[in-house]
Amino acid sequence: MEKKSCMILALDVSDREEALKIAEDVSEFVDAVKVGYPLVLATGLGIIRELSEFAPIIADFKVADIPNTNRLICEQVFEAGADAVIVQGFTGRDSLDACIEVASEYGKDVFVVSEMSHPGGAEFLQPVGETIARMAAQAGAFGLVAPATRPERVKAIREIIGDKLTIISPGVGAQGGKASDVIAAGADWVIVGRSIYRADSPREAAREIAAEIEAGPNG
Ligand SMILES: O=C1C[C@H](C(=O)O)N([C@@H]2O[C@H](COP(=O)(O)O)[C@@H](O)[C@H]2O)C(=O)N1
Repeated sequence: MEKKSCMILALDVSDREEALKIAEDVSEFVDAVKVGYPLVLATGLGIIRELSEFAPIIADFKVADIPNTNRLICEQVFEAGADAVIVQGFTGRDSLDACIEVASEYGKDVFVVSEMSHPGGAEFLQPVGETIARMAAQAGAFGLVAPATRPERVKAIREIIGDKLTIISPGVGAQGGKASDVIAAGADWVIVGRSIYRADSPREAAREIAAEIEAGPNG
């Protein structure tokens, strides 16, 4: 994933035509598109390959099962054309290893959720987020998901992993996080969904957020 805008579009729409149009319209301002259950359950797995025309695709399936099932899921994800997959880390090292083994077979990447951005993310995941981050680094994951709603957590996790892992950070805009703040805190990319795809002009919204990132937190 080439770092240009430091922004990933979370394309959580449920209509194929709308998804393809938004992806095309904002492709100039995003470095990747994250596709999750809302779009795939509505349109089918084929949307991944269709969208890959516009940008690298991160499949956000929060993979969280036993090792064998994780392997089977990741095989389908990469066969469908995804460039990366998001998996949960709380299921433990063996389940994570299974995902990373498949990814390495396909030459693709694994992002591990260390902590989540919503209020409930502080209940069970945040207390173990740093442990999960360390495990992900030891297991050879490509990157982590860490909350843009809590830049101080991103900073703490970055201090633990150094530059070894890439950090992608959701929670910008609709959840209250500020893109330039979390990039300054140590995230490599921000993930932005509703602030872009619900905008009257998704392209203009993406351009504005990319400009904010470019200008920095005091810009
Ligand atoms: O902790 C996490 C994990 C998860 C993820 O990125 O893995 N996300 C996803 O990031 C996007 C934010 O969308 P919007 O709020 O900009 O519309 C959605 O697709 C969420 O499912 C989070 O929001 N927080």
